[in-house]
Amino acid sequence: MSKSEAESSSEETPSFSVDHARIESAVREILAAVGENPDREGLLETPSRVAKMYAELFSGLHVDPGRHLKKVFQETYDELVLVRDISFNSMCEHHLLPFLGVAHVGYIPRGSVVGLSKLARIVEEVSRRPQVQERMTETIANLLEEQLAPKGVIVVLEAEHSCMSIRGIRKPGSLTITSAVRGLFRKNESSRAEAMALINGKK
Ligand SMILES: Nc1nc2c(ncn2[C@@H]2O[C@H](COP(=O)(O)OP(=O)(O)OP(=O)(O)O)[C@@H](O)[C@H]2O)c(=O)[nH]1
Ligand SMILES: [Zn+2]
Repeated sequence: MSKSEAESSSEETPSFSVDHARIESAVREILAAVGENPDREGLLETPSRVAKMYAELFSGLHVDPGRHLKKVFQETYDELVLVRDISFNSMCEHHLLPFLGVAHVGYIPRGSVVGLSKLARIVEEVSRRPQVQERMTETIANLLEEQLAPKGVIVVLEAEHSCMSIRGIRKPGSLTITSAVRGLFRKNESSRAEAMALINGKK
């Protein structure tokens, strides 16, 4: 594979390598701090499992999701394209607990369209970072706007935050909904209403 092919590959190797040993020693510390014995049999492999888990859950910190939107197809279609119910799980940066839900990603093309799977790929990659839901929503909208220069972008995320379900206020089932709209969807109420109706039409 040539250098340029490698650079454009969807499977590019991240330049940053997660420090597994550091996570492992931190996890041992946490176990000791809560009064557990990190050397008991059941916990022996836990630090290395957690290190691998964090490397996976935070893998989106070290890649550029915008690369998935570089390959476009010239099309004259200039109506709404919407992929809804893209499942994701991300990590709340306040408690390092997951928030899980679905993303709905729509745009109105301006002369070119992108492969539908790429919309799910950017959701997937952006989700793999510690963050708040608002920023995740904006990040996805900004990527589409910057890479495709479309006529409009709409991104809606619906998620349950486990930091609100299993601890603290303990309200399982509560849903947080965030949206980011750009271009036509921001200016034109009927375009926004059409997209929202399609997003909500499933219920
Ligand atoms: N805006 C926003 N808040 C979030 C998100 N994820 C978690 N939070 C909130 O972050 C806040 C952190 O509040 P703090 O008062 O600093 O921390 P805390 O004492 O653990 O808060 P409680 O959850 O109320 O017990 C909480 O209200 C969480 O519900 C998110 O994606 N967006
Ligand atoms: Zn939280």
